Formats: sequence, structure tokens, C-alpha cells
Amino acid sequence: MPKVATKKAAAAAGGAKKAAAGAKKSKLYNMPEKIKEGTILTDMMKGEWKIGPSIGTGGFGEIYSATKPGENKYEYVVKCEPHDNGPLFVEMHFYMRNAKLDDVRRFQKDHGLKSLGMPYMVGNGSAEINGIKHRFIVMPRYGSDVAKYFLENNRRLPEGTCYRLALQMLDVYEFIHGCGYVHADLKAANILLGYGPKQQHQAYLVDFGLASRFTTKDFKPDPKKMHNGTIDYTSRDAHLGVPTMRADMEILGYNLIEWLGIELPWVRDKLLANPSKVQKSKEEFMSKISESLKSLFGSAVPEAVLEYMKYVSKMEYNTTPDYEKCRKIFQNALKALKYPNSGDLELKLKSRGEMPSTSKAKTAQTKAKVKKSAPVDVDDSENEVIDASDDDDGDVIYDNKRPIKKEPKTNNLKTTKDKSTPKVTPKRLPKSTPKDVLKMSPVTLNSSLKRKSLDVSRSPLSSPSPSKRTKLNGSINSSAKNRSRRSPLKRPSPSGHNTSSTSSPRLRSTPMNAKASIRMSPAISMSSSRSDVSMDANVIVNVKRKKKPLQPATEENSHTTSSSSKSTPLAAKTTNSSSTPVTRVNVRKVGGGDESPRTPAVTVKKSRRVHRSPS
Ligand SMILES: Nc1ncnc2c1ncn2[C@@H]1O[C@H](COP(=O)(O)OP(=O)(O)OP(=O)(O)O)[C@@H](O)[C@H]1O
Repeated sequence: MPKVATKKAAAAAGGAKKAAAGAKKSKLYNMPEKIKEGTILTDMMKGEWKIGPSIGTGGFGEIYSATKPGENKYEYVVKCEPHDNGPLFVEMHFYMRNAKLDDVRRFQKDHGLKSLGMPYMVGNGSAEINGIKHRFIVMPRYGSDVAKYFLENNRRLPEGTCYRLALQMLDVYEFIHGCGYVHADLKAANILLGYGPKQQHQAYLVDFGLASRFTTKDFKPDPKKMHNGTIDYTSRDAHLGVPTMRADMEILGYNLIEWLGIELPWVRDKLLANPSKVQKSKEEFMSKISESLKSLFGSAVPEAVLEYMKYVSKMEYNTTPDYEKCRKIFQNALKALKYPNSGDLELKLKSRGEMPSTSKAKTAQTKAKVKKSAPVDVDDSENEVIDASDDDDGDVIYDNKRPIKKEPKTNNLKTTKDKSTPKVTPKRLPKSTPKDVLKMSPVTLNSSLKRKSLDVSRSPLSSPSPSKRTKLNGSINSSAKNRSRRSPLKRPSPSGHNTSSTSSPRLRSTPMNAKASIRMSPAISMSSSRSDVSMDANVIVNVKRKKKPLQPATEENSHTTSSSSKSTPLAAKTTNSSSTPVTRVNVRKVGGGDESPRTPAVTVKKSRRVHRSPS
């Protein structure tokens, strides 16, 4: 499936080196150049990595199998993106600060865990590929993603496996939260099984491209980060742009419901094109969680889901999760099912994994769906600002003040003539043409995004395949920096949403006079022989918007219960799609139909020219 991405003229076709330099100024991301099999990349510690076949394409980069030269095991992967791209930058620095093998091992030891689904980085560096500077990280290789099985099973997983995955992800959350970060994008597509036959008992949470420091002080909605995540599972706090630990827990809960074969209300009601409506639907859902679950599962609400979601719904934005309590919930559920919490994870549905209760619930939901066919909603919405710029690592502020080695400026790339490696000539990505760009008016289009409305763009036949993507601008940690300056804002009430703005035409209805660019991405190249290949399909909508004045927040129904937010003198309305002061909206989105949802967007920030403190 091809990608769809925005692009600006500055980054237009060709001019490799020039384009790379220009990309620094542009708002666009480039797709990575293909790396030839057999290429040797040298990381900043002078470790060498031989590139094998591509095994997956993410929203922003490509993932290759890799091996140490002289070995032929390909038990690593290299994730590579153009140097200017934000997500890999974020991910790399998350790993550098928090997740080296020693950190992971220490956590395992401290918590008595035989294994932990936390990836780690074994190397990183920069390399010029076809004259364009790229960043790469090297990680252990994992196996198939859980989304593959979820889809093969007609959108469900065995119940016992759902609880085992929840338990494993809670461990990973505990690790990440312990580092002061949230993951913010847990989903089946980001959960990978271990690699190899003896590793099937453990699942790994990958993709730290949205990881950020969480908030425990004031609850301050951040319009620039609103709706970050994968819209299906984005937490209520993330809809407001606030990274919290309870948000991660909520995301897990939504996934769990879906893994059990139940369509989430905002998916069922086809609201995904409108983040504000999704947000409102989630607010309602969580505000009366027992009733909500009953309406989804019928009389067969799994006890563990009810208990877990009740717990999450009561968490404060600054609560550190009670991981042990949550673990107990799922351990008890496994006991009740007589389902072992050990051995290979069972991902294909078979008699033991089929749970009568959720089957019943799914049947009930299907019947209900026949009755209720919600109209497709392509209304206006606030999406989010993608704002990142990440050129030189040395310009980054590090919260924890740990020094980070600067990458060497050498070109760390050579190609071997290793006969053991089969020769594959990577497909070149077709160049884009101006007519691929769909222009939309920034004033009239409220950056709404709809899977189906954009489906046509994803057909490889219907579009050429440009190799450019949006670039994110901004500064890392600026939100932290600004925290002290901003007044805490209250979570607005669902009733405060204006979800049916009439001032903005719908995306589908105004394609030609709007200013956002929607482009096809290159055909995604994957090694077809592999069963654990994964890919991302994306649509990027990039809209510049006028600033609008802040309006007072409504007080009712806020699920943010902080004393600070309650006492806020300057509460501001933040979720009303027509009032949020977003200057630029940029959404990357996601396959439709049966695909697993992809991370739609990222907000990445970075401050420049700030000296790091020595450790
Ligand atoms: N360590 C790994 N081992 C094996 N496969 C991997 C590994 N990391 C990633 N992949 C594969 O590549 C796919 C994309 O990876 P990842 O999600 O990290 O990329 P991304 O560009 O951040 O994607 P997105 O942001 O769109 O979710 C994964 O779904 C997975 O199938």
C-alpha cells in the first residue's frame, strides 16, 4: 500500500543534497532513500552493521534486517530515516537516555522478571545515502506484529492472550514511566513477538517516535500536541495534548477492548475523521464506564476489562499507575480462564482461545450494528500541529542532562561484496509530479481527515509515488520550558465541543481550493517472502490555520481533577474544534478497511543552540 504525504515545493523532486539541505527549512519529511543490501553502516561507536532485506516500512522510515559483518544471522534491524525527520530523532534519544541493554536488564533484575518486552538500542549513527544524510538506529530484531494475527482472526485475539499481552505491556509501561516518559502509541501494530521459535512467549512494544516526558504538575492542554497518537486509541489526555501516565493506561484499555473483538464506539460510529468527535465520544465513554462497557459487550463484560477500565477512569492525570493492582486484575482473569501465563503467546484463535463471552458480545455488537448504520462523518476537526525540526543532535536540550555523543560527520557507509548476501536491487521510488498535490484552503478546511475519503489516494494505480513527506518543525522540550509560563488549563467538558462546525467545508467537498497538500507516497517495498512484514499507509494533511483567541473553558464534566486546574484563574477552552488556536495542522493518517491503524501524527519539538549541561 502506498503512502500519502504532503510536500512543499522546497523539497520537491530531485536535487538530492540540495533537497536535504533545503529540507531543514521546509516543513516536510522525506522518505528515506533505499539502502542497498550488503551496505555496511558504521555507527558512532564504530560498530559495523551489514544491511539485509527490508522487513517493514513505518510511517516515517524503513526497517531493514541487519547483521554484524562476518555473521549471517540478521538478528538486528536498522531503522533509517532522513536526518531531518523527527520521529526517529525522538525515538533515538529516548533509547539513548533510557533504554540501553543494561537499563533493561537492571529493571528485569529489580522486578524479578525473566523477560521484558522493552526494546533497546545497540547502535546509532548517521550515513549519507545517495547524497542525503540519514539517521539510523540499530535494535534487536523482533518477529511478527500482533496486528497481523488480530486481522487474520477477523479482528480479535484469544482472550487469554489479550490478558497476557496486557500484563506484558504493563511491565513495559512500568519501565517507561519509571524513566519519566510515556509511550503514547500502544497498538497491535506496535507490539512485536520475539524473533525466533524460542522467543514467542514475549511481546515487545516498539516505536518510541511519540514518546515524551509525562506531566505530573499542572495539567496544561497544549494545542500543538492535541490528538497526538493513533486516533482510534488516543487517550483523552492526549486529545488535549497532555502526556500522562493514565493516558498510556487508557490506550491499553481501548486496545484490550478491541483485541477482545469489540469495535470501539468511535470506530463503530465512524468518527475517526474528526478527532474532536472522537475525543467527545471517549469522554462520554469513560465518564460512565460500566454502562459503556455493558452497551458494548452486552451481559458478557469481561470482569477484568470492567475492573481495569474502572480503575483507569478514576485515575487522576498525575497518578502513578498501580501496576501491581492492574497486574492482579489480569492474573486473576487468567486464573479464572485456567489459562497459563507462560509459554508461547497464542495468537491464532482456536478452541481454548475462543472465549464464549466475547464471542457472544461480538455477535450482539454485530446485530446492533446492522440496526445502526452511522453515516460517514467527514466533518471539520482540529487535528494537530506537527512541529519538529531535528538537524543537529548537539542542539537538543536534555531534561536529564545526560551527555550524548555527537555523531561523527563521516560518511559511515560502504557496500560489501559479500557473496553470502543475496543481491537485491532496491526499487527506486518514482519521482513526484506537481499534479499529485491536492491543494486545500487553510481557511476553509479544518484539517479533517477521513480514512475512506482518502482511500483513493492510497491506490498504487491511482497515483504516482513521491518520496517526500512533511517535515515537523519546532523545539523539543519547549512545552516543558513554557510550562512555568503558562496558566494551567482545565479539561473542557464534552458539552463544550463544537463538533459540527458549519463554517468549514468538508474535506471531500473542497479538495481543489484548499491549501493542504496530499501526496502519494512511494510504493512500499517489502520483502514478500517474509510473513512478519509490516507496513504503514499514511495520509498527511497539512493545513495552516489562523490563530483564534482562547475562549473560557466550560467547567463541567472535566475528568481532570487536579487542584491546580481547579484553581486556575485563566482556564481556556481547548477542545472546541472551532476555537483552538492552532496555527498549523498536520495529520498523518492511516490505512482504512481492515488495516491496523497507524500512528497518524507526531508533534516533535526541539530547541536550538542551547548548551547542554555536562553530567
Ligand atoms: N525491531 C524490529 N524488529 C522487527 N520488525 C520491526 C522492528 N521494529 C519495527 N519493525 C517493523 O516495522 C514496522 C514499522 O516500525 P515502527 O512502527 O517502529 O515504524 P514507524 O515509522 O515509527 O511507524 P509508525 O509511526 O507509522 O507506527 C513495525 O510495525 C514492525 O513490523
